[in-house]
Amino acid sequence: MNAPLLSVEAISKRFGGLQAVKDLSFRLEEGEILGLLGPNGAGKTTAFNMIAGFFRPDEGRVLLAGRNVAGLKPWDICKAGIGRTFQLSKPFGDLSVVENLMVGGFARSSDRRRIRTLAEEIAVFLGLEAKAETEAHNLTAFDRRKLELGRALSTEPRLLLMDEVVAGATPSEAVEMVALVRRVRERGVSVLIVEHVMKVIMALSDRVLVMDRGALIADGRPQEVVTSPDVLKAYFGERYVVPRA
Ligand SMILES: Nc1ncnc2c1ncn2[C@@H]1O[C@H](COP(=O)(O)OP(=O)(O)OP(=O)(O)O)[C@@H](O)[C@H]1O
Repeated sequence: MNAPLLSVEAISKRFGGLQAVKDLSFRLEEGEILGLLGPNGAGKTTAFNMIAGFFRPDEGRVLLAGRNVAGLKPWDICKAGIGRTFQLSKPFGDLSVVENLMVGGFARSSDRRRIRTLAEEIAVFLGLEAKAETEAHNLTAFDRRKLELGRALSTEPRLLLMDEVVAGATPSEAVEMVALVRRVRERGVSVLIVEHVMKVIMALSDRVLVMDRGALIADGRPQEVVTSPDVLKAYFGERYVVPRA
């Protein structure tokens, strides 16, 4: 049997006296969209940062298609095939949309023509072709968010880690972003997505993980997970009574 695309094996991270992530294990199969939920401070971003190489796990392994990438630098993890978006999109303001989309291409190639062709294709994919030559600082907040996604795609990842892609978006923008993430998967890129907006997670995810206080408390189909008593307790506290169906 093939190794899963991503296998996270018992990773932990401590900041001083605080155990931010404890013994976290899960798998993500090729082609999957996996949602990661959890209340504030649950350890989601820390887990992301360990997978993407921004933090070295204190313990555990992160296997990408069977290869341990834990502890590699972010640049090398990107080259291995894991891309990420950030909550705050920070494009190069003075560069055009296409130029921003070219930057990541140099992770894979030094062929400027090839990189430009890919950047132009991604601009079309994002629906930003009419703004291809617009400087990024002149984009709307939502277009900047799409550009952030495109910049991650320009590194040609096998797996994309996405952090709160609809934060600050209007309802119609959120619908557009959900459609865009589905099309990311159609490009052959698997997705791990942290998102607070439940509707987005429910619409997108094949499977949902829930973290609370650094640990995984649920892993299953979206509908099962959001009605699980452990998950409801983590979000609403001990006194929450699960409503009858
Ligand atoms: N660099 C750091 N130094 C010290 N403590 C940190 C650091 N990063 C995160 N923490 C702490 O680790 C815990 C987990 O934080 P993390 O940001 O991973 O949670 P989260 O689930 O992403 O939360 P949110 O939904 O609010 O973004 C929190 O208590 C946080 O204060």
